[in-house]
Amino acid sequence: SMTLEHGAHRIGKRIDSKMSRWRNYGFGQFIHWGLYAIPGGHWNGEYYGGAAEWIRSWKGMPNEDYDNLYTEFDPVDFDPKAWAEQAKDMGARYMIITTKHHDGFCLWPSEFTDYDVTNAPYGQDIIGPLVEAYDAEGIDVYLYFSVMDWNHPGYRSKLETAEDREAYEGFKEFTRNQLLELLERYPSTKGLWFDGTWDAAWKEQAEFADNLAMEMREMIPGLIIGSRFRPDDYGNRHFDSNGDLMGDYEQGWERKLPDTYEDTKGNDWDCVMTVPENQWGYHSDWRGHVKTSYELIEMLVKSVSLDGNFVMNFGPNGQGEIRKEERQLAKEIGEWMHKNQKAIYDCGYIDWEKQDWGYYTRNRESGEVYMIVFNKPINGALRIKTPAKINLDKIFDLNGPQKTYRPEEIHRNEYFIHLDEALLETPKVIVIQYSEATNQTKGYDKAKT
Ligand SMILES: C[C@@H]1N[C@@H](C(=O)NCc2ccccc2)[C@H](O)[C@@H]1O
Repeated sequence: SMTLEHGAHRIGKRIDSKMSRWRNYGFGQFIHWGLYAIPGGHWNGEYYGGAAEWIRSWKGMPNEDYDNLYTEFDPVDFDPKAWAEQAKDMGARYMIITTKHHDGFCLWPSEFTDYDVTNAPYGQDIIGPLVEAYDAEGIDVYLYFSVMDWNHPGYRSKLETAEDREAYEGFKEFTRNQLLELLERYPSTKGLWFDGTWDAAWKEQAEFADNLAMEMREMIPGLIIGSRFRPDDYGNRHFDSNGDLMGDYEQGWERKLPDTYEDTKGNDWDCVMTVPENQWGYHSDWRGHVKTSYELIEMLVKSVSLDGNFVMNFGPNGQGEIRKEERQLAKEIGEWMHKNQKAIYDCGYIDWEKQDWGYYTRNRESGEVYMIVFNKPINGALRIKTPAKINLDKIFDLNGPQKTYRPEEIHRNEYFIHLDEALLETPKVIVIQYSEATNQTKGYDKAKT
């Protein structure tokens, strides 16, 4: 492997208590809110087909029109306590809020720019009340920060001229100042979710980013930062030039999920997911496929079954309201979570062979295993294949009549349990209590073929 000054500084998972808390969340809420919520994907009566938070890059909207939107930012219906309560009812255990997106508009009063909420009609800090409200509900807060900043005169996507480099030094100082300012103002934040770091200019900043990450971790010990922040000596993010994970968890699963445990490389990871195909900020006209609560619950369960966290996005509108589609999804997911959170919280991967009926999760403390059934076979027989020397001691419904199942052994380490209910209304959770056999238990001899 190569000698890197600014590559991964740790091999393998972080094992401290703050990272264990992160690892056990299971379910989080993303909130994308900012000036882009005002046009909501339209301008001059035209529909913008891209992601609403990227509307400034659309030729249908002049940059100065976008940049002046701050003069209209006055979300009179913003109610951080209501947002936090809804998140609690939904079962989210952490929340990630956009402090500054690519447009550079700051939702907190920043000392280092005038392009922030204090110069909008609203005139007050948005981030502080949100942090307070979510902390009060016991939901951990993480701050999203985009390094890309279309508003700052020193921002460059690439460094070509001496002037670019000069300007970019000022931009780097500004970026550092804003990040230290955020950690100063909101010390209860548990981590930072960085974005907008794919630019060539930023990929040259291995040393700067490394020092800044160390400085932030000194300010808040245990701070959690994903793989999207630092470039290594050769500009590689997520995984350094030796293939080792940069940062505390893999942050590459944006609007997509790993399919197998191998895809996760055994790292910690999160998946951040939009409800429509590709809208993070508020778009008033959602087109294409809008995910149902059933689909979102399956993504949540699949994420946990592969040792990841699932973060579902909300995009409040320009008045500070959460749209009815998102409120309805939060309600439906919350109803399922109220009854089945034991299969999600503090759970992760177990190396039992994946079956077609759904997913396994395992509680990292108790070792209890959960079958989350999405696809009931027509004969109602759920196949279970375990590694050798595993005894299935007790199998029963998590909810409802607490029915107990007697596994029918069909081969060595292979069983059927029989569901008798006709139709599954929602994903069904079955609990398996197992033990590792100390000595070889009796069983079929393998056929000598
Ligand atoms: C979390 C999302 N990331 C922002 C984004 O620009 N994603 C597009 C993108 C993501 C990764 C590589 C290239 C481009 C979106 O606007 C959301 O904030």
